[in-house]
Amino acid sequence: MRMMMRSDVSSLKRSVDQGTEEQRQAVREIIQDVKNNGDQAVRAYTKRFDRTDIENWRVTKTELAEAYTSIDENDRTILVEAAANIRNFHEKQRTTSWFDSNANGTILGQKVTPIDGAGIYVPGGTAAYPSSVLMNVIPAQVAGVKRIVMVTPPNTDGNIPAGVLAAAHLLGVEQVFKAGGAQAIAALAYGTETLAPVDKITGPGNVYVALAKREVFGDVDIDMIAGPSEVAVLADHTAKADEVAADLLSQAEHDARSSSILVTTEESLAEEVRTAVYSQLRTLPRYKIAKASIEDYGAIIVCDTKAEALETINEIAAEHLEIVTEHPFQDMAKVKHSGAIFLGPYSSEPVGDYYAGPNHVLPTNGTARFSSPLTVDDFVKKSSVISYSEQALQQNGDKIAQFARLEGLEAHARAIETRKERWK
Ligand SMILES: NC(=O)c1ccc[n+]([C@@H]2O[C@H](COP(=O)([O-])OP(=O)(O)OC[C@H]3O[C@@H](n4cnc5c(N)ncnc54)[C@H](O)[C@@H]3O)[C@@H](O)[C@H]2O)c1
Ligand SMILES: N[C@H](CO)Cc1c[nH]c[nH+]1
Ligand SMILES: [Zn+2]
Repeated sequence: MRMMMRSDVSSLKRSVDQGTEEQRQAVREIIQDVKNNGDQAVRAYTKRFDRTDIENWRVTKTELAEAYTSIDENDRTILVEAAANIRNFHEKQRTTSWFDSNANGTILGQKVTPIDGAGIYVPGGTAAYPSSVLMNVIPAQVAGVKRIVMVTPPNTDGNIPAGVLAAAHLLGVEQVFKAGGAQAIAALAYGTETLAPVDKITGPGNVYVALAKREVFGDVDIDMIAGPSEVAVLADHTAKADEVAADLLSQAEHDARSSSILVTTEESLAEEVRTAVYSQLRTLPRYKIAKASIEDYGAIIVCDTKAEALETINEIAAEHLEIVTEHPFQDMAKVKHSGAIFLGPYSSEPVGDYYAGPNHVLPTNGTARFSSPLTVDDFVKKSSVISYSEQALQQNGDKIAQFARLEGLEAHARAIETRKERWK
């Protein structure tokens, strides 16, 4: 874990993974093949990359129900409670249509309509993510999306982890398909014999998933290109080194490219956290992943002043920011960029990953400078509504026609002026 000067912070800047030319080409070929050959192509790629041959890739209702009853009763209770918290939070994000009328009878407004079909990618690989099922499906449901399709890669035995299926069953998701990577994204975007295409694809995944989402964007919408997890902790003398170290490691265990950064003004805390990170590392089951991540992307930055520390935090623009200081709310006021901000010693990052309610699909790689967490708004679109009255057109028609002629668009001007016949 590198000890860094504030001046070195630019070396921590990350960018969205563009993949290699070879990977981009492979993804384009997979997408084209799925477009041409549908289910058969998906099956072939699942056999090749997930090393399992699946005849019927749609998960049955019985499989979903059995997964739900097969998991531990306490696990079920936790899923139910977390889902309720996440739903409550997202209910507050709901936007409604509005219409405004003025004295001359004009009505202007904004009509909010859910998208028809949402495709949710749930990553597979070394970890299973029932929490990502909740975080993607619930905002879509709150938005009013009628058709939600979930895809996730199967294990080599052809099954999907029970926790993932249980979460889908709890939320009433009926269309679940066993496929991952670019082939799953292509199937969602363009459809196959058994999977009707969706309008928007959300959810994180590896580089093949990210490249495929980028490739299909435009034909369908996507949420964002989410990279490996990141946490930055701003801590002062009130923070406990063991707790800070544990929080840094909580994201390091996701991926060998996850990043965990401590920013502080306290040199002694910096040393203590570094020691605690290495002593806790050894006890983790995902030791190798966490160690690689800490070695390559972990950093401790000691700043001279609180103002400098806050500037550093804004430069990093981390996916998750913990503020463990004497006055966390005051410090938060100076934070401009972060996907999610966790305040005080009890708001450890995993509180947000699983349970508190806000979404854990968040902007990574510094994109918090211009983008936001996944929200209900991601699953709706807005139509502008214009109803001009006769009086309004009489008052403003000439000005509109004049504006059209300013652009040299005569047909536009005449479309307005032809209405003058009505009040002649
Ligand atoms: N930001 C978040 O909220 C969040 C949450 C959970 C996971 N993640 C990230 O999701 C990622 C999960 O990655 P993963 O690989 O474990 O699972 P994944 O589901 O993203 O990818 C698995 C798929 O990759 C494809 N693939 C593998 N090798 C390939 C190859 N050589 N050519 C073409 N396709 C290939 C296969 O089709 C396979 O099904 C991690 O990077 C993790 O950090 C992010
Ligand atoms: N921290 C991850 C990205 O925000 C989400 C997650 C899922 N499970 C545990 N953590
Ligand atoms: Zn996490």
